Amino acid sequence: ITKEQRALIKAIVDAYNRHQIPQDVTKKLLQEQYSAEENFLLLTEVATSQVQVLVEFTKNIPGFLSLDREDQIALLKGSAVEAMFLRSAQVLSKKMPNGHTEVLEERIRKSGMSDEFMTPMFNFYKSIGELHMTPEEQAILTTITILTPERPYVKSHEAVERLQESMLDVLRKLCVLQHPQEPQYFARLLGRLTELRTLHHYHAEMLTSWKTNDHKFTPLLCEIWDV
Ligand SMILES: Nc1ccc(C(=O)O[C@H]2C[C@H]3CC[C@@H]2C3)cc1
Repeated sequence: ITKEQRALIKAIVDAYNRHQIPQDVTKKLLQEQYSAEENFLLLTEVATSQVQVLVEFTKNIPGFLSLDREDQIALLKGSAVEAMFLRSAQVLSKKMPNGHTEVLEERIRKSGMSDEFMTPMFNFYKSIGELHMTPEEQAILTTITILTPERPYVKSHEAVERLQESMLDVLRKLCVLQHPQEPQYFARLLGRLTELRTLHHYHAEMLTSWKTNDHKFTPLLCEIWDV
C-alpha cells in the first residue's frame, strides 16, 4: 500500500466514523412502544438519518466533489439504498450492547414490510456479519458502492470509473494484508455488492407497496428515491 493510499484510507475511515446516525435516533429504537405504525415511523427516521449521514460522508470521498455536479447527485441517488443497507448491516451485525440488535431487528420485522423483502434483507445482514469486516473494509466497500459508474444518468462514466478503480485497488491490497489466510476474501466482499443490487430491486418494490398503503415518507426520502 503506497503512502498516498494510506492517506486515502485514513481520510475515508475518519469520514465514515465521523458521520454516524445520531444517538437519539438509535436510543428511540429502544424506548418507543411496539406497533406496526410506530415501528414504521422509526424506520423512516432511521432511513432518513442514514441518507443524511450518507450525503455528508460522500462529500469527504477524495475526488467526489470534483465530479460533475449532476453526476454527484446521480451517484448519491443511485447508491443510497445500497449504502444504507451496508451501513445498517454493519450496525446490526456488530454485537450492540444489551441486545439492541434484536430490538432493531424486531422493529424491522414488525413494520409492515412484506416477507418476500424481509428474507433477502436478513440474509444479507447475516452474510455481512459472517465476513467480520474491519472498519477500513466497511468504509472502502461503501465508497466503492457509491462510486459505481453504471448508475442511471451518470454522464462522465470514465471519471467515476477512475475513482472507483483506485478504491478497488486499495481494498484488494487491504484484504490481502488483513486476511492473509483467506485469499478469496476480496472476491467475497465484491460478491456482497452483487447481493446488494438484488436488495436494491426488492427495496424499490417495498417502497411502492408502502406508498400504495399510504405510509408517510419524509421529503428527503421522497427526493432521493423519486417517490
Ligand atoms: N419510509 C421508509 C422507511 C424505511 C425505509 C427503509 O429503506 O428502511 C431501511 C433502513 C434500515 C431499516 C429498514 C431498511 C434498512 C424506506 C422508507
